[in-house]
Amino acid sequence: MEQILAEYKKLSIGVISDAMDRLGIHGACFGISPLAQGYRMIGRAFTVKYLPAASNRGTVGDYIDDVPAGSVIVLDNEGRLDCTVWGELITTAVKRMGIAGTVIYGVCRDVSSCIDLKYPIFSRGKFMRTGKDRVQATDVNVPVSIGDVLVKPGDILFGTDDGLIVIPWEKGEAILSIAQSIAETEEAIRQEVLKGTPLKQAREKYDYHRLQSKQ
Ligand SMILES: O=C([O-])CC(=O)C(=O)O
Ligand SMILES: [Mg+2]
Repeated sequence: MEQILAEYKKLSIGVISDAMDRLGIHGACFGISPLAQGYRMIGRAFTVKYLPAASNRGTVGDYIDDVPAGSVIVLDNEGRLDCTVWGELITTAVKRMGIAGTVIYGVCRDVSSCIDLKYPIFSRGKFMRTGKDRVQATDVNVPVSIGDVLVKPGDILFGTDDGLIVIPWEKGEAILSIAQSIAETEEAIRQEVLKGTPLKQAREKYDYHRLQSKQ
């Protein structure tokens, strides 16, 4: 398991996306961005489903002690932009636990402190109003969504400067081997271009325009 994550981490997220296009698997999370540049976050999903608070006065972060080290916490707050499900105090706690990062289909607050702590967070944005009393966590480790992307517990989350992708665990090896072959092809094109071969010719030689196409 560690090995496959390490292999993915060597690749650019773009070639992973191309490999998933080739296999017809949707995992690119449109509209989700890193809070800061420079993160290369990878880990397996620990999911939390949030709904608006009703009779049960909600809070944020009560599941934290159950998250295994190395996980990426995935918070599905149904895309809400008007209240948080994450902030600096939770970040301080998970940093000590060795959690790999957090993905929020929604927003977080205490952004400067979270960035200072160098903890990878990917979200729809930021806003200061708390989710306490506004949301309730209804389930952990159930399938959730990040927009139109399904995330199952244990799926691989990979996030970089280019955004976030969800790699279904059961397809992890198949996607990896195609992504590695695309990366090798791109490297061959890069070497041609560095030698002075025109880009058009180098791309044609290695069939660049079809690397991501369904075969
Ligand atoms: O209420 C929240 O969003 C959580 C929060 O500020 C923190 O963990 O510091
Ligand atoms: Mg706070």
